[in-house]
Amino acid sequence: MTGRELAFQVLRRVEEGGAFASRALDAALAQAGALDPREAGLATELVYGTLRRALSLDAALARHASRPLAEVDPAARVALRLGAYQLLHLGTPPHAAVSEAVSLARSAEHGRAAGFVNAVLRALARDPRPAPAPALAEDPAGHVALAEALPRWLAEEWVAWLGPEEALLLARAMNQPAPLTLRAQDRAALATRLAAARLDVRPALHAPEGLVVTGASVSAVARAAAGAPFQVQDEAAQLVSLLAAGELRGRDARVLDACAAPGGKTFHLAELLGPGGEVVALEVHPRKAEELRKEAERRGLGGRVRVVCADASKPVPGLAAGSFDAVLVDAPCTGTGTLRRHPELKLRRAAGDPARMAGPQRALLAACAGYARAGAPVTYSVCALSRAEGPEIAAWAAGQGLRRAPPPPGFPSAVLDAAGDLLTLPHRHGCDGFYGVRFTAG
Ligand SMILES: C[S@@+](CC[C@H](N)C(=O)[O-])C[C@H]1O[C@@H](n2cnc3c(N)ncnc32)[C@H](O)[C@@H]1O
Repeated sequence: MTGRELAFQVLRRVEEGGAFASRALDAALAQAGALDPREAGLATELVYGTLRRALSLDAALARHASRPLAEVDPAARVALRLGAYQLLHLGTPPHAAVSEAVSLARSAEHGRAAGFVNAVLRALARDPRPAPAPALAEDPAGHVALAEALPRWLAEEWVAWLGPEEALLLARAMNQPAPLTLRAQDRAALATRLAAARLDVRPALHAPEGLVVTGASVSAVARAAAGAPFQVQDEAAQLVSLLAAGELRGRDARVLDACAAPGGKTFHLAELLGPGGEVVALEVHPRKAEELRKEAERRGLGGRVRVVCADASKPVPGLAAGSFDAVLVDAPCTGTGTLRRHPELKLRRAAGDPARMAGPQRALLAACAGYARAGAPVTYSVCALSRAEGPEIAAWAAGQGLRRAPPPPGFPSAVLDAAGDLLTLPHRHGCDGFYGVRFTAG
């Protein structure tokens, strides 16, 4: 199998089957077995690049298509985007880009669609220009949307929230590959092992347990680590656990992690606490809760992590009000802060989604704040960059009587916004986009 064929297969799973690109790509690469590393690299570039640029590729293709791309057979649409990405972004010779896209469409048994793919890509190859973007000063959201292939509604949201220049930098950074970031309790020891194996490793900029590895896969890191424990986790996610409970380091405290699976923050919190500490990890989905429990055992944290499968937005039997030293609500969200890792979200999320998520987010925060003892911190976080899921939730909670609390001592001020809340942005901080706000229980 070639890299192009593999990319086509993965992109079809994303487009037609609703798969996550990263998981579908990992699974396809594993299944392909001994694929030439160059072909595997090409497949990765094609999958991520095509999804990152899909909206502007569609705009460029639409100039040459006789019917709207939304009405085209999905396999043909994927073949068109793959061909257009190679023509406009990879400098692939036109003949190769067109003929390979056509044969991919044909392999999907869509003879008629292959003719359409051929005609549209040939026209694009004769005039290989992206659709022109309006000037930033005239139509800021239109410029950001078209120049960086962002949905118009999200470009409008970022422009209104952060201003045109910042929104453009953010959208641009979201089109760059995300680094491989690890968390290790003994960061220095892990860094030494990775460096000894000639991996390119450096400390994360803001998170004290974070390491950034360049040019290596997770399995290469695992081999080099030779048993030294680590977890793959973005730096911003590490900062959330520290915001929630940084001052409890080494203490035998109780922490509630209300939305816990797959468990990155649960395990971080458990490692932070002293040997007699406990993290109660709530997760509403039984399968995810079970996987979380098993992973806690595997990491040797079973004694410190108690997984409870329950809906955290409703009273949870057995959990007493005022019984935790810190509460974290890492709420389900639109995920728009993670577009570098999940570019398919550009195509899946819609304008009304942030407001739609805000209802359950408020319910979770309201229900869980009461589990904190008086004076203990209650932290709300999302890996989403929208006002509705971030600052507007904070304002609503303040209106409900929750008082904003300062971050724990030593927390890096570089990742705080003007209101003192956590706001990480990939172009400024190098990590995923997260928002977090900390309150004090009354
Ligand atoms: C953003 S993810 C949490 C990520 C996790 N904190 C981590 O660091 O790995 C949100 C999680 O909350 C779960 N969830 C959604 N609604 C919930 C609810 N009402 N009660 C408990 N868990 C919920 C989802 O299934 C999902 O696993």
